[in-house]
Amino acid sequence: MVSHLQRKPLNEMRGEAKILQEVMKRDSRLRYVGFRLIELAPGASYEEALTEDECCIVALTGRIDVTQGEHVFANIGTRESVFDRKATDSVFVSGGRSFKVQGRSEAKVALCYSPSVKPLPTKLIKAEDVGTEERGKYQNKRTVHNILPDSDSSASSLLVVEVYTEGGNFSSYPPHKHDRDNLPQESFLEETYYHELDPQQGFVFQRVYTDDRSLDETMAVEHGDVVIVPVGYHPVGVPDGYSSYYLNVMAGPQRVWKFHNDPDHEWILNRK
Ligand SMILES: O=C(O)C[C@@H](O)[C@H](O)C(=O)CO
Repeated sequence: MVSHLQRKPLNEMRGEAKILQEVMKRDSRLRYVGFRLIELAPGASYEEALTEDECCIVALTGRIDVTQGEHVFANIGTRESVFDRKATDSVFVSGGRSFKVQGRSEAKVALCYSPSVKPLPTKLIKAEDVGTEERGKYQNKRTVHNILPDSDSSASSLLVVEVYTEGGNFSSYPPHKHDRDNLPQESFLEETYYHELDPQQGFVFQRVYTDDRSLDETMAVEHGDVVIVPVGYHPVGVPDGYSSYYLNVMAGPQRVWKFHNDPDHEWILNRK
Protein backbone atom coordinates (compact mmCIF):
# COMPACT_ATOMS: atom_id res chain seq x y z
CA MET A 1 0.00 0.00 0.00
CA VAL A 2 1.27 3.46 -0.86
CA SER A 3 1.88 5.70 2.16
CA HIS A 4 -0.20 8.86 2.61
CA LEU A 5 3.14 10.69 2.30
CA GLN A 6 3.91 9.25 -1.13
CA ARG A 7 2.46 10.36 -4.46
CA LYS A 8 2.70 8.29 -7.63
CA PRO A 9 2.87 10.05 -11.05
CA LEU A 10 -0.47 11.40 -12.33
CA ASN A 11 0.13 11.66 -16.10
CA GLU A 12 -2.98 13.83 -16.67
CA MET A 13 -3.35 16.15 -19.68
CA ARG A 14 -4.39 19.68 -18.75
CA GLY A 15 -4.58 21.91 -21.80
CA GLU A 16 -1.29 21.36 -23.65
CA ALA A 17 0.65 20.25 -20.56
CA LYS A 18 0.89 16.81 -19.04
CA ILE A 19 0.68 17.05 -15.25
CA LEU A 20 3.09 14.47 -13.85
CA GLN A 21 2.83 15.49 -10.21
CA GLU A 22 0.69 17.90 -8.24
CA VAL A 23 0.96 18.38 -4.49
CA MET A 24 -0.87 21.59 -3.67
CA LYS A 25 -1.74 22.99 -0.27
CA ARG A 26 -5.47 22.45 -0.95
CA ASP A 27 -5.03 18.68 -1.32
CA SER A 28 -2.28 17.89 1.19
CA ARG A 29 -1.61 18.68 4.81
CA LEU A 30 1.07 21.17 3.76
CA ARG A 31 0.57 24.83 4.65
CA TYR A 32 3.65 26.33 3.01
CA VAL A 33 4.90 24.15 0.17
CA GLY A 34 3.34 23.32 -3.19
CA PHE A 35 4.87 21.31 -6.04
CA ARG A 36 3.79 20.63 -9.61
CA LEU A 37 5.72 18.80 -12.32
CA ILE A 38 4.70 19.27 -15.95
CA GLU A 39 5.81 17.80 -19.24
CA LEU A 40 5.63 19.86 -22.43
CA ALA A 41 5.93 18.69 -26.03
CA PRO A 42 7.86 21.02 -28.39
CA GLY A 43 5.68 24.12 -28.92
CA ALA A 44 3.21 23.21 -26.14
CA SER A 45 2.66 25.77 -23.41
CA TYR A 46 1.48 26.12 -19.83
CA GLU A 47 0.21 29.37 -18.32
CA GLU A 48 -0.44 30.28 -14.74
CA ALA A 49 -1.60 33.36 -12.83
CA LEU A 50 0.01 33.27 -9.39
CA THR A 51 -2.02 34.69 -6.50
CA GLU A 52 -0.61 34.28 -3.01
CA ASP A 53 2.35 32.04 -3.87
CA GLU A 54 5.71 32.75 -5.42
CA CYS A 55 7.10 30.17 -7.84
CA CYS A 56 10.47 28.84 -8.94
CA ILE A 57 10.22 27.39 -12.45
CA VAL A 58 13.00 24.81 -12.80
CA ALA A 59 13.89 23.62 -16.32
CA LEU A 60 14.44 20.07 -15.11
CA THR A 61 15.10 18.62 -18.57
CA GLY A 62 14.80 19.93 -22.11
CA ARG A 63 14.71 23.54 -23.27
CA ILE A 64 11.96 26.06 -22.60
CA ASP A 65 10.97 29.71 -23.03
CA VAL A 66 9.61 31.46 -19.93
CA THR A 67 7.67 34.71 -20.29
CA GLN A 68 6.59 36.89 -17.35
CA GLY A 69 5.28 40.35 -18.32
CA GLU A 70 8.05 42.08 -20.26
CA HIS A 71 10.61 39.43 -19.24
CA VAL A 72 11.38 36.77 -21.83
CA PHE A 73 13.90 34.07 -20.92
CA ALA A 74 14.36 32.22 -24.19
CA ASN A 75 15.78 28.76 -24.75
CA ILE A 76 16.74 28.03 -21.13
CA GLY A 77 17.53 24.62 -19.66
CA THR A 78 20.79 22.72 -19.92
CA ARG A 79 20.20 18.97 -19.84
CA GLU A 80 18.49 16.05 -21.51
CA SER A 81 18.34 14.05 -18.31
CA VAL A 82 18.77 15.12 -14.68
CA PHE A 83 21.50 12.44 -14.67
CA ASP A 84 23.63 14.62 -16.95
CA ARG A 85 24.52 15.83 -13.45
CA LYS A 86 24.97 19.44 -14.44
CA ALA A 87 23.12 22.41 -12.96
CA THR A 88 20.14 23.83 -14.85
CA ASP A 89 18.40 27.20 -15.33
CA SER A 90 15.39 28.36 -13.30
CA VAL A 91 13.17 31.45 -13.14
CA PHE A 92 11.82 33.00 -9.95
CA VAL A 93 8.40 34.74 -10.12
CA SER A 94 6.68 36.56 -7.23
CA GLY A 95 3.01 36.15 -6.22
CA GLY A 96 0.35 38.13 -8.11
CA ARG A 97 2.11 37.75 -11.48
CA SER A 98 1.36 35.56 -14.49
CA PHE A 99 3.82 33.47 -16.45
CA LYS A 100 3.95 31.24 -19.48
CA VAL A 101 6.28 28.30 -20.10
CA GLN A 102 6.66 26.99 -23.65
CA GLY A 103 8.56 23.87 -24.68
CA ARG A 104 11.32 24.38 -27.26
CA SER A 105 12.06 20.69 -27.09
CA GLU A 106 10.28 18.02 -25.09
CA ALA A 107 10.70 19.36 -21.56
CA LYS A 108 10.04 18.49 -17.95
CA VAL A 109 9.47 21.54 -15.77
CA ALA A 110 9.19 21.68 -11.98
CA LEU A 111 7.01 24.41 -10.47
CA CYS A 112 7.92 24.99 -6.83
CA TYR A 113 5.54 27.12 -4.74
CA SER A 114 5.50 28.81 -1.34
CA PRO A 115 3.88 31.92 0.15
CA SER A 116 4.88 35.20 -1.45
CA VAL A 117 5.75 37.29 1.58
CA LYS A 118 6.82 40.35 -0.41
CA PRO A 119 7.05 41.25 -4.09
CA LEU A 120 10.49 40.61 -5.57
CA PRO A 121 11.92 41.02 -9.07
CA THR A 122 11.37 38.26 -11.60
CA LYS A 123 14.77 36.65 -11.95
CA LEU A 124 16.59 34.17 -14.15
CA ILE A 125 18.71 31.86 -11.99
CA LYS A 126 21.36 30.75 -14.45
CA ALA A 127 22.90 27.29 -14.26
CA GLU A 128 26.35 28.84 -13.87
CA ASP A 129 25.16 30.72 -10.77
CA VAL A 130 23.91 27.55 -9.04
CA GLY A 131 26.38 26.59 -6.32
CA THR A 132 27.46 22.94 -6.25
CA GLU A 133 28.44 21.30 -2.96
CA GLU A 134 29.95 17.90 -2.23
CA ARG A 135 28.77 16.71 1.19
CA GLY A 136 29.63 13.77 3.44
CA LYS A 137 32.09 10.88 3.53
CA TYR A 138 32.14 7.08 3.43
CA GLN A 139 28.65 5.94 2.31
CA ASN A 140 27.13 9.30 3.13
CA LYS A 141 28.38 11.14 0.03
CA ARG A 142 26.08 13.29 -2.07
CA THR A 143 26.22 16.27 -4.43
CA VAL A 144 23.93 19.25 -3.91
CA HIS A 145 22.92 21.97 -6.39
CA ASN A 146 21.75 25.02 -4.47
CA ILE A 147 19.15 26.59 -6.77
CA LEU A 148 17.52 28.83 -4.13
CA PRO A 149 19.39 28.43 -0.82
CA ASP A 150 18.67 30.63 2.20
CA SER A 151 21.84 32.64 1.50
CA ASP A 152 20.24 33.93 -1.73
CA SER A 153 17.55 36.55 -1.10
CA SER A 154 15.93 36.27 -4.57
CA ALA A 155 12.87 34.57 -2.99
CA SER A 156 10.77 35.59 0.01
CA SER A 157 10.04 32.13 1.47
CA LEU A 158 11.02 29.50 -1.09
CA LEU A 159 14.06 27.19 -0.81
CA VAL A 160 14.98 24.81 -3.67
CA VAL A 161 17.86 22.32 -3.96
CA GLU A 162 18.73 19.25 -6.06
CA VAL A 163 20.59 16.27 -4.58
CA TYR A 164 22.46 13.38 -6.27
CA THR A 165 23.23 10.23 -4.28
CA GLU A 166 25.11 7.29 -5.77
CA GLY A 167 24.21 3.64 -5.13
CA GLY A 168 25.10 2.34 -1.69
CA ASN A 169 24.98 5.82 -0.14
CA PHE A 170 22.57 7.61 2.15
CA SER A 171 21.60 11.27 1.93
CA SER A 172 19.49 13.59 4.05
CA TYR A 173 21.55 11.59 6.52
CA PRO A 174 22.34 11.33 9.34
CA PRO A 175 18.61 11.88 9.75
CA HIS A 176 17.70 15.51 10.36
CA LYS A 177 14.49 17.40 10.84
CA HIS A 178 13.35 21.01 10.69
CA ASP A 179 9.90 21.05 12.24
CA ARG A 180 10.14 23.47 15.18
CA ASP A 181 9.89 27.23 14.71
CA ASN A 182 12.54 27.75 17.36
CA LEU A 183 15.42 29.73 15.87
CA PRO A 184 18.33 29.93 16.28
CA GLN A 185 18.23 26.18 17.25
CA GLU A 186 15.82 24.95 14.53
CA SER A 187 13.52 26.30 11.84
CA PHE A 188 10.13 24.99 10.75
CA LEU A 189 10.22 24.02 7.09
CA GLU A 190 7.88 21.68 5.27
CA GLU A 191 9.48 19.80 2.41
CA THR A 192 8.68 17.83 -0.74
CA TYR A 193 10.98 15.33 -2.46
CA TYR A 194 10.57 14.70 -6.19
CA HIS A 195 12.57 11.53 -6.97
CA GLU A 196 14.19 10.17 -10.14
CA LEU A 197 16.29 7.00 -10.52
CA ASP A 198 18.94 5.87 -12.96
CA PRO A 199 18.22 3.34 -14.33
CA GLN A 200 14.53 4.04 -13.97
CA GLN A 201 13.45 0.65 -12.64
CA GLY A 202 15.34 1.37 -9.42
CA PHE A 203 13.96 2.42 -6.08
CA VAL A 204 15.19 4.15 -2.94
CA PHE A 205 14.03 3.91 0.63
CA GLN A 206 12.88 7.01 2.44
CA ARG A 207 11.82 7.04 6.07
CA VAL A 208 9.86 9.92 7.62
CA TYR A 209 9.64 9.73 11.41
CA THR A 210 9.28 11.85 14.51
CA ASP A 211 10.97 11.43 17.91
CA ASP A 212 7.81 9.99 19.48
CA ARG A 213 7.16 7.79 16.38
CA SER A 214 3.60 9.14 16.10
CA LEU A 215 4.71 9.42 12.47
CA ASP A 216 6.96 6.61 11.23
CA GLU A 217 6.63 5.69 7.55
CA THR A 218 9.28 3.85 5.52
CA MET A 219 8.60 4.00 1.81
CA ALA A 220 9.95 2.20 -1.26
CA VAL A 221 10.12 5.18 -3.58
CA GLU A 222 10.20 4.78 -7.36
CA HIS A 223 11.13 6.95 -10.33
CA GLY A 224 8.72 9.90 -10.56
CA ASP A 225 7.31 9.65 -7.04
CA VAL A 226 6.95 12.55 -4.64
CA VAL A 227 7.42 12.17 -0.89
CA ILE A 228 5.82 14.76 1.39
CA VAL A 229 7.64 15.66 4.60
CA PRO A 230 5.24 17.71 6.73
CA VAL A 231 7.37 17.10 9.86
CA GLY A 232 10.05 14.71 11.05
CA TYR A 233 13.39 13.20 10.07
CA HIS A 234 13.57 12.15 6.40
CA PRO A 235 16.68 10.11 5.40
CA VAL A 236 17.09 8.47 1.97
CA GLY A 237 18.98 5.20 1.25
CA VAL A 238 20.01 4.22 -2.28
CA PRO A 239 20.48 0.54 -3.25
CA ASP A 240 23.70 -0.54 -4.97
CA GLY A 241 23.71 -0.17 -8.75
CA TYR A 242 21.29 2.76 -8.91
CA SER A 243 21.77 6.52 -8.79
CA SER A 244 19.28 8.78 -7.08
CA TYR A 245 18.24 12.33 -7.90
CA TYR A 246 15.78 14.38 -5.92
CA LEU A 247 14.51 17.93 -6.02
CA ASN A 248 13.63 19.45 -2.65
CA VAL A 249 11.22 22.32 -2.11
CA MET A 250 11.15 23.77 1.39
CA ALA A 251 9.29 26.63 3.03
CA GLY A 252 8.01 27.74 6.41
CA PRO A 253 7.37 30.86 8.48
CA GLN A 254 11.00 31.95 8.25
CA ARG A 255 13.34 31.51 5.30
CA VAL A 256 16.13 29.80 7.22
CA TRP A 257 17.31 26.18 6.85
CA LYS A 258 18.34 25.28 10.38
CA PHE A 259 18.04 21.57 10.94
CA HIS A 260 18.35 19.33 13.99
CA ASN A 261 20.09 15.96 13.67
CA ASP A 262 18.59 12.88 15.29
CA PRO A 263 20.76 12.66 18.43
CA ASP A 264 20.82 8.83 18.15
CA HIS A 265 22.64 9.04 14.82
CA GLU A 266 24.59 12.27 15.01
CA TRP A 267 27.78 10.30 15.81
CA ILE A 268 27.91 9.42 12.10
CA LEU A 269 29.25 12.92 11.49
CA ASN A 270 32.08 12.55 13.97
CA ARG A 271 33.80 9.51 12.43
CA LYS A 272 37.47 10.03 11.58
O1 LIG B 1 22.56 17.03 2.47
C1 LIG B 1 21.69 16.27 2.03
O2 LIG B 1 21.81 15.07 2.08
C2 LIG B 1 20.44 16.84 1.39
C3 LIG B 1 19.45 17.28 2.40
O3 LIG B 1 19.98 18.32 3.15
C4 LIG B 1 18.09 17.67 1.81
O4 LIG B 1 18.23 18.73 0.93
C5 LIG B 1 17.20 18.00 2.96
O5 LIG B 1 16.83 17.13 3.69
C6 LIG B 1 16.85 19.36 3.24
O6 LIG B 1 16.26 19.43 4.50
